[in-house]
Amino acid sequence: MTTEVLRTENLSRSFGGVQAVAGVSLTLHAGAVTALVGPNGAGKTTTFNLITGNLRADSGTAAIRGKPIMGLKPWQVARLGVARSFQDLRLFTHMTVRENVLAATETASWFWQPGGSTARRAREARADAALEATGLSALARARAIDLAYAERKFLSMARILAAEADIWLLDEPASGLDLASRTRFGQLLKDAQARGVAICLIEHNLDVVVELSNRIAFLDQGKVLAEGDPDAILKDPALAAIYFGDRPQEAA
Ligand SMILES: Nc1ncnc2c1ncn2[C@@H]1O[C@H](COP(=O)(O)OP(=O)(O)OP(=O)(O)O)[C@@H](O)[C@H]1O
Repeated sequence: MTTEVLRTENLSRSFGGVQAVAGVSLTLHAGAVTALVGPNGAGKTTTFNLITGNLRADSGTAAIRGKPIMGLKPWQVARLGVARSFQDLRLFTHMTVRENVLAATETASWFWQPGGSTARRAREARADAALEATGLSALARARAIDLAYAERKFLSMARILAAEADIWLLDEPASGLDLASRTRFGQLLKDAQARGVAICLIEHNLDVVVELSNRIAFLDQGKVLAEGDPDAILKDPALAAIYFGDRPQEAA
């Protein structure tokens, strides 16, 4: 039995004439990895933005453990246990690696933090453990801007780890990583999954999807066209045609 932790129903959002997300219903379960797969512009990142409160939905609902989250601010969603990474990483480039991770331990709003040195030490311990787990301890005092590409990707993951969230929304976290780094990244995900974290992964590399996900939701033009077992979805010739840009022409 898996525990459902996040559910969206009929989430929709358009930008001018573009229907970016058109009725997306998704569920995430504790200890499971759901890959959001689909061609460019399918609505994957917008779906994340609607869940996290970075964008307002035109319609539809989303709930975390049954608590409605529509209309909440991103920091309020974060406090309900959602950690999110961005394609462009959004690191504090002129801060150190450790400062970047420490900032991610501040899931409360910016004007309120549990005070005291005990709380501070606990946050530092979380940050240091996240640096250790992502192999970045030796770079703790380097500035983020001076990191190599893969190190920045792992710093983004360290921030996710340090947030101690139990729902992770990861936007192309493995893109551009070499095989060794991808293996290391995969282990981070497997460890989190074993701890019961619910993970939703936007990923274009289908090898990564097959290796890491339990379930795929295939999006196209803002709609979930298929959802289920990764093998079955990836073997579907109609979905493959859409994914690889060989879309059947609509009747005139
Ligand atoms: N802020 C915005 N303003 C206008 N249009 C937007 C905005 N954000 C997204 N879109 C449009 O919405 C559609 C869905 O975009 P989205 O980024 O969600 O797709 P995606 O599946 O994440 O794509 P990719 O795989 O390329 O990252 C696209 O047509 C995109 O151009």
